[in-house]
Amino acid sequence: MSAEIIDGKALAATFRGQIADEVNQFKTQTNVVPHLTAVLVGDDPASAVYVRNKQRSCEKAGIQSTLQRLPAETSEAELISIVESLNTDSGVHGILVQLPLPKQINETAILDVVNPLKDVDAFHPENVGLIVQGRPRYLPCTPYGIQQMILSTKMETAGKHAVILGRSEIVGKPMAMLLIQRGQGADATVTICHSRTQNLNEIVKTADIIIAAIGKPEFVTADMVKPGAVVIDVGINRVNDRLVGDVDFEGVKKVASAITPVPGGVGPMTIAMLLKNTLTAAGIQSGCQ
Ligand SMILES: Nc1nc(=O)c2c([nH]1)NC[C@@H]1CN(c3ccc(C(=O)N[C@@H](CCC(=O)O)C(=O)O)cc3)C=[N+]21
Repeated sequence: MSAEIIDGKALAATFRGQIADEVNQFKTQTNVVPHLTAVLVGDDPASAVYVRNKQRSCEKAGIQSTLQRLPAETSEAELISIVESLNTDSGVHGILVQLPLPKQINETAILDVVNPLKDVDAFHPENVGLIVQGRPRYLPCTPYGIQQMILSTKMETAGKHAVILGRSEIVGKPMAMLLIQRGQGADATVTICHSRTQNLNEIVKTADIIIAAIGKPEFVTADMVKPGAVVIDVGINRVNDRLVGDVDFEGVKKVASAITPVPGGVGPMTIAMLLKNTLTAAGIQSGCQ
C-alpha cells in the first residue's frame, strides 16, 4: 500500500484561480485593486525566494504587490516607522513583514505595530486573540492552507487524535487552535509535542493526523507512524542543495494513508492563503467584507 499524495501545488493552483475570479469581481464592484506590501529586511536567500514567489502569485491573481527592501542594518525604530507609514497608507490593504528579522530587531515589537486590519499573516495579538476565541478575522497562512488540504482529503477529523510537532507561534500553536475548533475538518483531539516532550515517539505513534513543523530534516520516520495516518509536512530544510521536509517521505508514504510532499505541498498552499487574506483585507477596508 502506498499513501495518497496530497498535491499542494495543484490544490494551490485551483485556489489561486478561484481567488483571481473573486479579485476580478471585487475590482468591478469597488474599483479597488487589492494591494499587498511585503517588507524584506536584509538578504537572507530563502526569504528572497519566498518573497519573489509571493509577488509572482499576487500579480497572476490581479493583486497589486509591492516589495520594500531594507538593508540588513535597519534599526527597530526605522522598521517601526516604515510599518506605521504603511498602516496609514489607504492604498495598502495587506502588510507582510517577512520573518526572520535581523537580530537587532525584536520581532514582537514589529508585529505589535502592524495595523490588525492589514495583518494578513494574522500574527498581531488582536488577531491571535480572535482565533483563540473562535471568531477569526484572518487565519495564519500556513495553518489555513493545511486546513484546506485536510478538507480536500474529505477525511473524518472529528474525535481523531492530531499530533502537532512544534510549538511555534506561526504554525504549531495556531494549528492546534484550528484543529480543536468546532466544525468540518476540525473537532480533533490535539496534542502539541516539542523539544521537551517525553515519550515523543510513543505519542506520535497514536496520531491519526501528524503535522510536522519542527525544522528537522526527515525527523518523522515510518516506525513512528500509525498505519493509515495522515501526515502533513511543514518542514522546508535545505540539505546539500536538496529541499527536504521534516518527514522521511519515502519511508512514511508506505505506512500513511495520505501525505504531503516537499516541495509542492504546504508551501504553495501558504502562498495561496496569503492571496485570499489580502483579498479579505481589501474587502474589510473597503467596507464590503
Ligand atoms: N511574515 C512571514 N509570513 C510567512 O508566511 C513566512 C515568513 N514570514 N517567513 C518564512 C516562512 C516560510 N514561508 C514559505 C512560503 C512558501 C514556501 C514555498 O512556496 N515553498 C515551495 C518551494 C520553494 C523553494 O524552492 O524554496 C514548496 O514547498 O513547494 C515556503 C515557505 C512563508 N513564511
